[in-house]
Amino acid sequence: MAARTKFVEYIDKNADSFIERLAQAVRIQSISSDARRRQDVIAMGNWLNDQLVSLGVTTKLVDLGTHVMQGQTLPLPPAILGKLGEDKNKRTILIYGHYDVQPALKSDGWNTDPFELVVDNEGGKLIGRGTTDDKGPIMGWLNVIEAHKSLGLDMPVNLRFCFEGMEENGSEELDECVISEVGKGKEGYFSGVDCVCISDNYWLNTRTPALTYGLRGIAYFSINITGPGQDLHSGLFGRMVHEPMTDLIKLMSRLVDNNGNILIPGVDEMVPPPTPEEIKLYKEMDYTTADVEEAAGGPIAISEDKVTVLMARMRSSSLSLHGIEGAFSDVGCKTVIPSKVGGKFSIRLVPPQTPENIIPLVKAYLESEFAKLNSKNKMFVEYLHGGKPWVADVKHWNFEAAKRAIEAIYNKTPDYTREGGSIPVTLTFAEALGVNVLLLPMGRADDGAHSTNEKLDRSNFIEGTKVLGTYLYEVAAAV
Ligand SMILES: NCC(=O)N[C@@H](Cc1c[nH]cn1)C(=O)O
Ligand SMILES: [Zn+2]
Ligand SMILES: [Zn+2]
Repeated sequence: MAARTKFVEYIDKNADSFIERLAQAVRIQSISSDARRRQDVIAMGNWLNDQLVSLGVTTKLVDLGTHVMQGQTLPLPPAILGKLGEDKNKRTILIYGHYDVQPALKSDGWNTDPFELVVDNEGGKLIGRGTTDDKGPIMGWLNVIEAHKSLGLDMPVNLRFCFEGMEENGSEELDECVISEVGKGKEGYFSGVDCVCISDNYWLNTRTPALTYGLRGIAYFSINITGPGQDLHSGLFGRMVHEPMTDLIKLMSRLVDNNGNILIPGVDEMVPPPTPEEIKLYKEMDYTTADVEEAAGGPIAISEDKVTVLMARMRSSSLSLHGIEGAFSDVGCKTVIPSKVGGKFSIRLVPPQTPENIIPLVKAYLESEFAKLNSKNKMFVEYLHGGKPWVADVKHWNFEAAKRAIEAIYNKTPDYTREGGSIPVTLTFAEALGVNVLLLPMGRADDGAHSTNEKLDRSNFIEGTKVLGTYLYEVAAAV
């Protein structure tokens, strides 16, 4: 029996133990954006490192130093670099993933504890924070290595790994780590890498596997408003003083309109209009507005026209309001005037936008809008983190190999998509290594990444693992 057939059989036979390993990963609350959870992120890094070592991967934990977050100096979680195989006659593939997750509280609206994997047998869903973003796909790679080790099969390619624990919070210091490792040449972990594969996004719908050749960048901001020396009683101070929250709401309402148009002069204008060929691509995609409404969980698509909806995600920038730090948000009715509020928003970027050319536009606009309020409060616009957009060439053996792997496992031709989310290190890999980067998503559009009740379908975990392994065989055979 051919090695790849044995591999596929092993994945089916061992599905339950793979799900158990995913449950262990979900249990570690590796939330990178919460200072109180930093030790858990580090524990998750150590757990992942132990798994890799036990599967025969040579690893190195790179200390990325410290950073200041939420008023504290914190250790950054380590980057895990790994190596498996040194055969000069084989191609070398670099795999990237992130072991941190977004915050999750049961009270956000989860039906179950977000950090206890629940296997919903009826629907075949694996529910828990990180199942689809990005612990499930990382476990997929572990499953592939385990299968080869247990079956005594030779890997068809050499593997290199780069796993980080800060992706959901700006990937701090990772670019520097990658660039320095590349600078080590033959001595470095990335020596001889022929292409990169990242599994950290989603199919466009719930039916068709996808290959992804673009990501939006991001620029994340906080508008901080201060004035009172402490929180105030609204009965004693209401109408007597300028209130930070009132100023903030005015400013936040002037960033974007209800149809998603960005109101900051120069931002939307930077993006060139679509060409007729590009519009044709969107028209031909297997997509309807029902898909976005199914994934969003409500009949709220911004347009009935599928091309408009697809372009909004794949080739337009967008501005989203995320939350207000310092605002009263608990149950009940507290009659408080908060003394200090921070309005969080981010802008997803498409070429030629970058954080560098967007930040000055945002700051100048907010300063001029704040001046119009004639408020005696103080405003400070803080840029928190960001990353540049990325677009790849799909006419490359890396994409061809992934297409054949999907056809072999799913018996379907993949959609070619540009993703609306961001993975800051992607462009750095492409530029620093000078190789093709491919995004090979495992999960579906309705997985609820970053949301409540995040899930990965059992079939996507198991068939997705088969796709990852089969892709390696196809890469080895690609011309
Ligand atoms: N799966 C990729 C992903 O979710 N990336 C995040 C990255 C990010 C940037 N700032 C906060 N998170 C995304 O939101 O796109
Ligand atoms: Zn992710
Ligand atoms: Zn994410």
